[in-house]
Amino acid sequence: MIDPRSAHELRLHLLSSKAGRESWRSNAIQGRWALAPALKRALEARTGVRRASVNAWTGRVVVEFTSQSIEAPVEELLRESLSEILSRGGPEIAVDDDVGALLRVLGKCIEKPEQLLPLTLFSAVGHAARIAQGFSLLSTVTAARGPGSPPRDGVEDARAESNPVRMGMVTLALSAAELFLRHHRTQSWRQIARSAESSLRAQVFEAIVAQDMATRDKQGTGRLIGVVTEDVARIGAFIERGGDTVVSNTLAILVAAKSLLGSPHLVVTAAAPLLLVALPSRHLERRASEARSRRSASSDEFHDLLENSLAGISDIKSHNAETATSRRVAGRAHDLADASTVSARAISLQQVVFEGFFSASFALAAAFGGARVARGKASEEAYTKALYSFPQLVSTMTGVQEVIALYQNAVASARRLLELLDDRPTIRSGPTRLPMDSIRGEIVVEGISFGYEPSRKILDDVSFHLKPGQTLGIVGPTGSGKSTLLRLLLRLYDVDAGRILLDGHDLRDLVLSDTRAAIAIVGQEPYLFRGTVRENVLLGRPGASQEEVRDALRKAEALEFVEALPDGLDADVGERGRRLSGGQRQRVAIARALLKRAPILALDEATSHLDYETEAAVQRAFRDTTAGVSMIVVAHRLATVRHADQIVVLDEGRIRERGRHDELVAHAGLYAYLWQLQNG
Ligand SMILES: Nc1ncnc2c1ncn2[C@@H]1O[C@H](COP(=O)(O)OP(=O)(O)OP(=O)(O)O)[C@@H](O)[C@H]1O
Repeated sequence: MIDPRSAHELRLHLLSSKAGRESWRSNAIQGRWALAPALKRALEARTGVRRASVNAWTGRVVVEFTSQSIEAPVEELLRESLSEILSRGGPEIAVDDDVGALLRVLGKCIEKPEQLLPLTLFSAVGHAARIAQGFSLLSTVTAARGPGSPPRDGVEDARAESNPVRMGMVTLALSAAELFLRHHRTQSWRQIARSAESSLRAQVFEAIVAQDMATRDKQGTGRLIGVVTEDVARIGAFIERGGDTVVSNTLAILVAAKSLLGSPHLVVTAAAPLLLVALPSRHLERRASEARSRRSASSDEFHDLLENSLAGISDIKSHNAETATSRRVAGRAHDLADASTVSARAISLQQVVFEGFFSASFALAAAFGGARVARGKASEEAYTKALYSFPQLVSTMTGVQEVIALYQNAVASARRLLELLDDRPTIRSGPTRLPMDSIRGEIVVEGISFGYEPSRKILDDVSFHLKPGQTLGIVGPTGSGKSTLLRLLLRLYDVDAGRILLDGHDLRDLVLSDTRAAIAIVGQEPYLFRGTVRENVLLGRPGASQEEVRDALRKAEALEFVEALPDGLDADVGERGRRLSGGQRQRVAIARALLKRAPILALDEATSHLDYETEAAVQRAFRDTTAGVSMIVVAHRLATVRHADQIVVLDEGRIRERGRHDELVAHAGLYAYLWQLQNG
C-alpha cells in the first residue's frame, strides 16, 4: 500500500507531451542519485515503454513509449514506480550526500525552477555590466594620461581630450545599466527566496502536524521553532544570494584569469602559496561544521526554555521565580551568543586564512613581476593590467568564501529540515470509510495493552463494550491510564496489543479522519486558540450558522457569560484562552464538541472546573441533547458518572471493577471506597 504522505509528496508536473514522448518532473527524484537508475529500470520494464531517462539533478523524467501498447498513462506508471521504490526504502532513497540533501529541499520549495536559468543569465548580464564598468573606468583613467608623447598637431590634441570624455559617458551609461539590472536582479532572487521560504514553512508545519504523537513527545518545541524559522531562513538566504554570488564570482574569475594569463610568470609565482591553502582547509572546515552544530543545539535549547517560560509565566510569578527564570534564560542566551561567536569565528578564520594566502600570493607576484619589468623582461602594460586584476580576484575570493558559508549553512539546515519532511508517521489512514450519517457509535475494546515506552505498560489487557447510545464512565486513581484510553480511541497512538473496534471495524482499518470526525472530545485542559469565542466554537463544525453556535453555547451553559463579554461572541479569548476562567474555557470547549454533532462524545474531566450547580445543568443538557449519542465520560468526581450505563474502574492500567453505580457501591471495592470518601 502506498503511504499517503509519500504519495502526497509525489508531485508530478508535466513539462511537455507529444506523440510517444512525455517529459515530467518530480521533486521526489531530485538529489536521489541512487533512485534514478532504479526508476529508469522500473519504467523500462513496463509494457509499451521504449526508453526512459531520469535526471537526479533536475528531477526530470523523459519517457518514450509506443502509444498503442503502453499499459497505462505515463503519469500513472511514473507514480506507481516511484511509490513502489519509495515505499521499499533502502539505499535508493537515502540522502547520501550534502548536495543531494540540499537539492531535495530546494526541489520541494522552489515552485518554478524553470525561472532559475533565465534569472541566472540575467544575473550574468548584470555582473558583466559591472565588470565592463570597472574596465571602462580604467580606460578613462588611461585615456586621461594621454598617449605619453607630446602632441604633434591640434587633431591629436583633440583626440586625447575627447577620449576621456567619451569613456566617461560610456562609464556613466554602464553604471546606469548596472544599477537598473542590479535592482531587478536582487528583487527577482529575493522574490524567489521569500516564496520558497513560505512554501517550505507551510510544508514543515504540515509535516509537524502529521507527526506521530510519540515522535512529538520526544521533541522540544524550541527545536521545531528553530527549524521552521532559522533553518528555513538559511535556505532562503542561500537561494537569495547563493546563485547570484556564484554567477558574479565566476565571471570575475574568468575576466581576472584572462588578464593574468597574459603574464604566465606571475600566475606561476602566485599559484605556489595558493596551493598551500588546501592544507589547512579540511581541518578548518571540520571546525566550522562542529561549531555550527553546537550553535544549532544551543539555539534549540534557548528557544525551548523561552517557550516554556513564557507559557508558564503566571506560575513563575506566583512562585516568585522571575529572577531565577530570568537568570536561566540569560544563561542560555549567553550560551547561544558564545556558540554563535565561536561559529562566526571559525568561519572568519577560514576566510582570513584563505585571504592571507591570497595576499601573500599577491605580494609575491607583485615583487616578482616588478623585478621582471625592471629587468626589461616584461612589459609595464601587462604588469599593470595583471596587478589591477589581482585585488579584484581577492575580493572575488571573499565572495567565494561567502558562498561556501551560505552553502554549508544551507546543507546543515537542509538535513534538519529533511529529518522532519521525510518522517513517515506510523499512524496511517486505513482504507475503510465510515458512512458519517449512519454511524451507530458502538465501541468494542478487546484486550488492549499499551505503553508510551516499550518498557512500561500503561494499559494492560483492558476490555469493554460500549453499546450505541449508551454512556460509559471511566474512573480510577490519577495516573491509572484513563486519558490514555481516550487517546487510543482517537488513534493519537496505536495499541501495542489487542484492538479497538468502532462499529465493528478495527480503528487501524478506518480512514483516520473519519474516526476523528466520529468522535467529539473535550479534553482535560481544553485548548482554545487565539481568536474570538465564535471562531473557537466553530472549530467543531466550520460553516455552522450563528443560531447553531448560540444554541451550542446555551446548552453548554456558556451563552450567558459570553453575551456579558464586551464583544460578546466576537470577544477575543486571548492566547490559549487565557482571558477566560478555567470553567469558562471548559464550557466553550463543550459548546464546540456539541456543535460537532458527532455520534460519540468523549469527555475527559470536561466539567471538573465547574461548580456543582453549573455541572448539573451541563449534565442535564448532555442528557437532553445527546440522546442516541454514545458517551465516554472520564471523571474523578464519581457523581459525574453515577447515571452511566456502565462504569469501569481502572487501577494501574488494569480494570479492577465494572458495573453500574449501585452494583459497584454494593460491591464494597475501590469504587465504593472512593464514593464514600467523596460523599461521606
Ligand atoms: N506523552 C506521554 N509520554 C510518556 N508517558 C506518559 C505520557 N502521557 C501520560 N504518560 C504516563 O501515562 C500514565 C497514565 O497517564 P494518563 O494521563 O492516562 O492518566 P490518567 O488516569 O488520565 O490520570 P489523571 O487522572 O491524573 O488525569 C501516567 O503515569 C503518565 O505519566
